[in-house]
Amino acid sequence: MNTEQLIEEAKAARLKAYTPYSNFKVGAALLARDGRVFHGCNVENAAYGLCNCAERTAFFSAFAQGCGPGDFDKLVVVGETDGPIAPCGACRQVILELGGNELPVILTNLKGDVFETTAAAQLPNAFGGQDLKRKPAP
Ligand SMILES: O=c1ccn([C@H]2C[C@H](O)[C@@H](CO)O2)c(=O)[nH]1
Ligand SMILES: [Zn+2]
Repeated sequence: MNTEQLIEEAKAARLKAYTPYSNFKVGAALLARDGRVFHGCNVENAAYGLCNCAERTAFFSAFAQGCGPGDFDKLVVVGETDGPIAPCGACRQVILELGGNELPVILTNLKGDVFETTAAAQLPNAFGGQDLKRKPAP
C-alpha cells in the first residue's frame, strides 16, 4: 500500500469520527508491517476529558488485534485543518512509544497539504520507559 492509498484510508476513517461537541473530525490510518491497515477516528464524550483522538484510536485498535510495539510501517493523519493537521501532545507520546522512533508520520488535510515527519521528530526530548530507570540512588 502506497502513501496515496493510505491517505485515502485515513479519509475513510475520518468519516467514522464521533464529534458531537467539537464537530472537528480527524482520521488516521496505520499500516502494519504485515499489510493490515488499522483505522482510527476521534471519539468524543460529554465528559470532554474522555475524548480519544484518531491517532490513539488507531494504535489501540491495532494492539487489540494483535500488533505490538514497532510493528508498523507508516501512520497517516488527516484533519479538516487549513494546513496539515498537528497531533496533540498525548498522541505524540503514544505514537512514539508504540510506533517507534523512526515511524514515518504523514500529516495532511482535506486540501492535500502534506507534511512528512517521524515519530521522534514530533516529540523532542521525550519522556520514555528509559526515564523510569533514571532515579538517583537513595
Ligand atoms: O490530531 C488530532 C487533533 C485533534 N483531534 C480531536 C480531539 C477532539 O475530538 C477534536 C478537537 O480537539 O479533535 C484528533 O483526533 N487528532
Ligand atoms: Zn491527540
